[in-house]
Parts: sequence; structure tokens; C-alpha cells
Amino acid sequence: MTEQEHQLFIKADLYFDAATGSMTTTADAPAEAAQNFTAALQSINQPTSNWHSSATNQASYQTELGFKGAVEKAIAAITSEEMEKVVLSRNYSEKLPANFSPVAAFEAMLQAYPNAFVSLVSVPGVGTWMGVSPEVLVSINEEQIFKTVALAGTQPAVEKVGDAIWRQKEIEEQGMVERYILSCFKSLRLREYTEVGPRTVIAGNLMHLRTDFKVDLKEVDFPTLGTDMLRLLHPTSAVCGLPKEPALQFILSHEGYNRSYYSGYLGPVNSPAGTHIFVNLRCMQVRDQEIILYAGAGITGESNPEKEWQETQHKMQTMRRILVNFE
Ligand SMILES: C=C(O[C@H]1C=CC=C(C(=O)O)[C@@H]1O)C(=O)O
Repeated sequence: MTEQEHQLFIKADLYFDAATGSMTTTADAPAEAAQNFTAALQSINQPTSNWHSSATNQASYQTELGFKGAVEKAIAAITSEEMEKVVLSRNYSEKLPANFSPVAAFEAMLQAYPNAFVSLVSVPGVGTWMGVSPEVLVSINEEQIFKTVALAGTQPAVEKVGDAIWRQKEIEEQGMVERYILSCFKSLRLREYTEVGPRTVIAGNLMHLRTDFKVDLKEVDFPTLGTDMLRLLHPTSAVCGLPKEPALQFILSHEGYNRSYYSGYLGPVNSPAGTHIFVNLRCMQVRDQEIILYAGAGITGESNPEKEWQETQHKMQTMRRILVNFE
């Protein structure tokens, strides 16, 4: 992330619920906001040029050789006990399809990935990002149930999740994420939580191992739990590593490109449906002439550079499946 890519808080002066079709506006919302929004919703095939592009002209890229080289170095660092796990990522640029429409792509994402957090964010001077995240970072619903997950381990989806077989490497990788969440609860002296899993979950074309953690805030008096956990969890061991600090330093020195908003977090805060913050995974950046896809893979001592490369290819398929609609 560079200085231009700072944290953004977008005020919901216009709130539209697609399920019910209801729209609410704040008292200070510009008069024409609702009208413009409705018009934009209808012009589904608007060209991309109407969408915001990043102020940073030069995107940086990671090559196959660069990625695999970084994985080799990570395995060596893990073997010499400098850290237990690190998540290395890369990006890939594709030509923007001529007929690409962010709104049509958003609709295609909703259809294709009904269980994911589907997002389209376009901000002046910042750019346009789209994604289908499977990873809840922090969520508090209308019933005051706090949720977070330990998500890790990846393989192509099989027809029946019950048939999934996981290797020791993935089980350990996910166990590390789980242990980290438990250590966060411990540091907050929180003992009243439920933990279910790990279970196999489907995320588009992939499967992961996931443990769900819940805290009932009606029973536990902990008004700052959401903000405390956000501070402790980000960047999670599903996108950074363990221990956090050496993994982060390793990423900064060896990853070789700028993650920008990939692996950050996004989602509604204090909305009528609560707060639902997700990790920005399985995402892409829409630029004037190109689409940049992003994906990472958790590296442990058991990793193999070729397999980790393949894993990032599979993760990029999530967004590529949407892009083929425009080719
Ligand atoms: C870092 C990514 O996925 C994370 C989430 C689930 C499984 C992961 C894994 O198996 O490595 C990653 O930790 C990504 O999609 O770019």
C-alpha cells in the first residue's frame, strides 16, 4: 500500500437495499443523488470510462519467476525458524475487455457467487475495485452476534464437500490462523465464545477449511469487541502470516510488488444490517486499459513453489470466470 492508497470511509448518504428495493437518504445527501443512482443502475452497459481510475499511473507487477523465487526464500526462512507461515501474493494484468461493464460484472458476480461478499467500489482518485471475498474479518449483525473466521487451506472444489481430503500442510496452515484468533481473544480476556470447525467450505471454484467463532454481545458486555478485534486481526494470518511481524517484514522485503488494496478490508459499518467487514480477496482492480487480478497463497515449511503458483492461478479463476462474459 502506498501513501495514496489510504484507508477510506465512505459515508452512506444513500442506502439502497437491492433485496427490498428500498432506498433511504440522509438529510444532507445531495438532492439529485437518488435520481443519479437509479439512472446509473439502469444503464447497466455503461462503458468503463465513466468509472474512476487509480491516481497512481504505474502499477507494479510480480512475475512467475519472481513469485516462485520469493516462495523458495520463504521456505528457507521458515525452515530456519524465522517464522512459521507467510502468505505471498502476486498480481497479473490483462487487457480490459472492450465491452466490460462494472455493473454487469457485479450482477454476474452476485449470480455466480451467492455465498460470498460481492463488492464494487469506485472512488474518485482511488480507482475501481471488484471482488468476491470468502473471508469475514469482523462482523456484528442486527442480533448483536459477533463473528470472525479462521480461513485457510485451498484446493479445487469437489462435487460433495464431504468427499474433501485435506493434507497435513493445509490442516496445519489453517490451525495457525485459528490459534492466532484464540490468542487475540485471550489478550482481550474474552472467554465466552463458541468455536465450530474446521469445516470444508466452498468458495466459488475452490474449497477452504474454516473455523467459525461467535460471541453473543447480548450476553457478553464487550462494546468494543468489533474494533478491538479489527485492530488485532488485521492483517490476518490468512493474508500475512505468523508470527505477524516477521511475516509482514518478509512480505515487504520479498514480495516485489505493491498489493495496493488487495488483502485490505472493506464492508458496511453500522449499516441497518450491522457491520460486516471482509478481507479484500479474490478481487481485481479495473483500470483504463487493463484489469489487474490479485491472489496469494499461504507458505509453510511443506510448500512447493510450483503448487503455490498453481494455487494463485486457481484463485485468480474466481474473477476470470466473470471476465469471460465480456470476451
Ligand atoms: C490469500 C488468499 O487466500 C487466503 C484465504 C484462504 C486460503 C488461503 C490459502 O490457502 O493460502 C489464503 O490464506 C487469496 O485468495 O489471495
